[in-house]
Amino acid sequence: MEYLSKVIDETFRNFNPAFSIPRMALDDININDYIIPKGWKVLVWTRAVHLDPETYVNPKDFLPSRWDNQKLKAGSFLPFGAGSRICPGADFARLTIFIFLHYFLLNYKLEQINPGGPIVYLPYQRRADNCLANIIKLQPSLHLPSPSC
Ligand code: HEM
Repeated sequence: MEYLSKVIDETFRNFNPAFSIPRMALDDININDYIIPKGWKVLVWTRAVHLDPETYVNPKDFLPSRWDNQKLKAGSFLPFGAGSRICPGADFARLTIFIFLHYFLLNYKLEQINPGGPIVYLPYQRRADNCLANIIKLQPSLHLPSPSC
């Protein structure tokens, strides 16, 4: 269970569903000597944040174990945004994904159709065939109640 949580965070880091977070400057603002004039709109490019090698060693590698002792600076992990507009559904979304994956992985086996196939990098890193796979239902396990319960 602890490991699954790391798999989910690593998936969000690599394949963030929200590719950017929009904001508007309410005043003229200076960020690293760039002036953003009042009223201008800005996109926080989460992919660049999540693949920053200064925060994440070998950022393109899918490594759930990187979350074992990961100490994050504020703003370096933004799958649900940040600040006062942070996604209010974050905990619900994470819990739903967690429960789904838990039962899915216990009860189904995935067989990749093109293992080792080519990888594409835009708009995010993924197998060119989107990891096409056969999904095989396993024998009923002790983890689910039988229909007679
Ligand atoms: C994997 C699932 C989800 C992802 C990746 C996601 C991501 C995000 C992101 C990046 C934002 C913008 C935050 C910001 O501007 O700082 C956002 C806003 C929002 N999300 Fe989600 N979200 C998810 C699921 C959900 C769910 C399940 C709900 C509701 C049950 C939800 C409701 C909202 C709402 C209402 C906002 C607007 C908040 C505001 O502007 O004040 N989201 N979400």
